[in-house]
Amino acid sequence: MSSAQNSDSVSHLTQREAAEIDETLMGPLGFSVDQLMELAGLSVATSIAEVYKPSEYDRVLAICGPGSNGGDGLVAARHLYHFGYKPSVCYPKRTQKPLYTGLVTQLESLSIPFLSVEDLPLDFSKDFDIIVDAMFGFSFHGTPRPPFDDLIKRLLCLHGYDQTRQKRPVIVSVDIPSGWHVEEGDIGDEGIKPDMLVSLTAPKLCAKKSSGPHHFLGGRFVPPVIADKYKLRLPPYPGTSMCVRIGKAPNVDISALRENYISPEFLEEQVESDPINQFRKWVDDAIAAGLREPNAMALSTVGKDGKPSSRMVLLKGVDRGGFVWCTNYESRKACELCDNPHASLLFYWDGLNRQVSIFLRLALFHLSTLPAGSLKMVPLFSPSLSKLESYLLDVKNQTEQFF
Ligand SMILES: NC(=O)C1=CN([C@@H]2O[C@H](COP(=O)(O)OP(=O)(O)OC[C@H]3O[C@@H](n4cnc5c(N)ncnc54)[C@H](O)[C@@H]3O)[C@@H](O)[C@H]2O)[C@@H](O)CC1
Ligand SMILES: [K+]
Repeated sequence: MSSAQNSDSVSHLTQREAAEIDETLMGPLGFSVDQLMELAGLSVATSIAEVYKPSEYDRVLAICGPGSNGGDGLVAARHLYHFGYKPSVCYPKRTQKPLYTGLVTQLESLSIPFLSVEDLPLDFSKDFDIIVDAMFGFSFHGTPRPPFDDLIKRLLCLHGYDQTRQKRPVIVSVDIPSGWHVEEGDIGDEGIKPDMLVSLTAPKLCAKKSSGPHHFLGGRFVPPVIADKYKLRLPPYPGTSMCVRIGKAPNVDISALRENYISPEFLEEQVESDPINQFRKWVDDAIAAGLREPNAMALSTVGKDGKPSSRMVLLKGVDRGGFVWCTNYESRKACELCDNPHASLLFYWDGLNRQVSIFLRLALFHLSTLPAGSLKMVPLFSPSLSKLESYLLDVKNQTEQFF
């Protein structure tokens, strides 16, 4: 996902403008509230998935308020479920309109737990990885009334963990950090400090005061007529994405980057006796899993000077005789292989948590049988290698004519 422009160069709406746009969309422009809420909630879920992977942050609590902001939270919870998260929902002031009762039924049909305020732990830190704050959006006024005042206080307590360096759930606020003034922001600096703010349609003025590491825009439905009327400067959404980052991604401590790999057990007795068969099986798995370019491999060669170099190339074929790939015979890799026929291949299939490393020698004796521009490499475990060794000695002086 690409990063968007600086947050200062993006338009911010007043409370009145936000309400006006809402009315125009759902009046003369023919949208229904269900439609907009579905797209808004999907944007929230995809923004979360951009930053917080379910492998590490799967326990989500969506706290939903009585209005459309709460509806966005209910929709987001459903999408997060389908993305592989385990959401729970706290929806203490339910709205008895078919749109909202329908959203509740959809979540119940997925066995998503609904927790009352009394059921919730006083300290959210042990039970949840992500709190979706969908209590209030741009129609919020005054100070929060019960039970939301207490829920906001529990979110505030989480900031205490920042000093202790204990892990705490991240807070994702939908459109407005709940309790903040829609235009003035966090008056008195006493409100919640979301780690991620997902602005919908366009950021509201309070978003200028949000200093969390992640600010996203969602609600990819603003027609040009609205953008022109309000002179909106909004970042373009990349590709088919439902969200776009506003401002820069935070600097990340590289040493702290670590995925928890969870894979099915792989026992020795499950390994094919023929390594080529095993390799082909894993290629088939990578293709079936829909991974991008499952035939991409890092090819490492070492030149005359003893210095290694690596690059990604595409595997064009594999059989008992070896691995085939294409190259310009005058390329650096081809020249290095001419000087030193040893190489290694590395396949990495992210998503399956698998990698295969193969050590090979260039098989010049296959050149005449291959399509122009191809090279074949024989794995070092291959029985044909001894034949190759003697052949290589024979052709030692002929290599110039091949490259
Ligand atoms: N184009 C748009 O404008 C869109 C707006 N959407 C969402 O709709 C939101 C606005 O929704 P609504 O206008 O329904 O309003 P909100 O969801 O912002 O909240 C209004 C509800 O909160 C209550 N409330 C207000 N102040 C309170 C206080 N101090 N204490 C306790 N309760 C209080 C009100 O009685 C009302 O029930 C946006 O922020 C956004 O999340 C999206 O669903 C879709 C697109
Ligand atoms: K909110």
